[in-house]
Amino acid sequence: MSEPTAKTLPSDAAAQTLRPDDPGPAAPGKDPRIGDLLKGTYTIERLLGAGGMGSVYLAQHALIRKKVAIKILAPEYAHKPELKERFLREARAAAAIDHDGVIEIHDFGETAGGAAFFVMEYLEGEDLAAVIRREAPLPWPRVRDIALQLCRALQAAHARGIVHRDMKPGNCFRLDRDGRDVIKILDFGIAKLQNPDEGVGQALTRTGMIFGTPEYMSPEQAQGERHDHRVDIYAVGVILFELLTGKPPFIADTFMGLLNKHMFDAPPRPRDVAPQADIPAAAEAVVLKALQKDPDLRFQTMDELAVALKGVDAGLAPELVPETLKAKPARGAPMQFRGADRPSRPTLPETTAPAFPAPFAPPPRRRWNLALVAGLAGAVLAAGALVLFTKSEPSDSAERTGPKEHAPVASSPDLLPLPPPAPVPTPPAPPPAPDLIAPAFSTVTVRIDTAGVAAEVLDEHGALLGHTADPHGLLLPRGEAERVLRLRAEGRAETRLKLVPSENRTVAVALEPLHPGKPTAKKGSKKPETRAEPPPPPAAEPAPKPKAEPKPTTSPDLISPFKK
Ligand SMILES: Nc1ncnc2c1ncn2[C@@H]1O[C@H](COP(=O)(O)OP(=O)(O)OP(=O)(O)O)[C@@H](O)[C@H]1O
Repeated sequence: MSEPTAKTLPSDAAAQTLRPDDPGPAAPGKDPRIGDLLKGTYTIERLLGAGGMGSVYLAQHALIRKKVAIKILAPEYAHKPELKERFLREARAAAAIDHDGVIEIHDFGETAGGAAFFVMEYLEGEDLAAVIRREAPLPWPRVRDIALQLCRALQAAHARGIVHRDMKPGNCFRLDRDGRDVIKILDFGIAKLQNPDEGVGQALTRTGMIFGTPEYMSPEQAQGERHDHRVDIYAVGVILFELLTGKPPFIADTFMGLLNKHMFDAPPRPRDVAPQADIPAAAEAVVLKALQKDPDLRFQTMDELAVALKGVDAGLAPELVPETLKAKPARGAPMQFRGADRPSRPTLPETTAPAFPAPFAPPPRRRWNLALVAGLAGAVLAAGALVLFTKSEPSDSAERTGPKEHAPVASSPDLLPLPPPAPVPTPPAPPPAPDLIAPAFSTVTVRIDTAGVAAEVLDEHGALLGHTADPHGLLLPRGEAERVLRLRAEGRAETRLKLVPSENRTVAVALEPLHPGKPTAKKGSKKPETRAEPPPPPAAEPAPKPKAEPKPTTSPDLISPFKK
């Protein structure tokens, strides 16, 4: 089978997702839909762009004059029920997530000609691919804020059993809100819904079918194997890599070449790719952990990734488990991933230098196996795989210098000298259920109203969880056990807040001034009462006098590479 090559792509092709029967670019000339009135309500004004399944138009709500974006299924698909269903699934998936970080869906219907459409919020901005082209490498604080928004939105999707499966910069829209990046995730066209009644879902998840965009495709997805929400974690790792360095970790001239690299090659270190970019060592470790080949060795949830991103500024780096990558195998044989237990961490002398002073050392041999026992082309043939992507790599890829081949490693012994941190429970990742159903990780949003006083929110161990000023609130793993949050603000006594994160809630907490004589609260503002919805109301109490600051630990995987 001859491989499709990048030469077959349009010269300006950004990373695009291909689906079966892609209609290709829209015909030139005036678009006959301009001026149409859909559902007697939406007047189509102009074409915003065309994608794999249809075209997106700017339209105006006739009554309230609000701008909206309408995606209309390409006419050639109108009478293909499976494609129509898939198209509407995109709308349903995004609507089901109902999160600020995900495109909002307002309405849906059919044109007079029978083409399905759905109406979404109109986003005035640009996608992250444009930001990367123009500005990358981006500075770490900006990357962190963008990535945290992606984590929140995807955690909300995963909590509802929805896996995006096509995360890429082109599907992340950036809005500029007073100079701040606000990110919305688009295009749930190949998302997997948890509901098995979604018949198309089954068709979309047969073993051997490959979906997504090669640059951002996890090894297990590239392999056409069953996969779960952790493919989104891998893809966010690729996006982070690109934001930080300006380049994706893997570049190849052919699609198969790209997939091969995702499956068999260790990613280069971001700081080698962009030495000028001042990437924190701990940020590099976060990216590499997200890019581990074995999904069991990645962050297991978007929340876990978010915790690691927040830990970077505190000098915390995640543990990277060495991966021994097998040589590219001969074609034809069956292919599978096999993860193994994490190796126990050796305890090294305390005198070890700070993390990442030297390149990653070769991994200990055969600590675990990543057994990939066949060439992709052979395996794809053997599995009868239907490859549902084909256009992706910009045609300039051949001119770009690919990253150097690196030793197949993903670990630094310098990260290992600390004694194992106290175990802190992280949400367990259920094993992938049959047919790729995402485990329902559950989180709650807690908003803490401190009457305008900006405070940091720390966990019991002193790890930063967020800020009370964050309009999104704090995302905590849902649970019935009481948590203690520490609120810290300048000029205020540290206050402990006890709550059970069993449901979304807003809590009002008065942060007492350190010097009670000096009024710092706004004049006339009443001392807020602790306000919590049942069950058990949280209790706020002044913290005991701070003792020696405990070593921040946020997850068993986060250990400080830096000596304090
Ligand atoms: N809600 C929206 N507001 C503004 N522009 C949008 C909106 N949704 C999509 N677009 C723009 O419309 C164009 C087509 O989007 P669409 O999702 O159909 O395809 P795509 O993501 O470019 O391609 P593919 O889905 O094949 O990867 C893109 O340029 C996208 O940025």
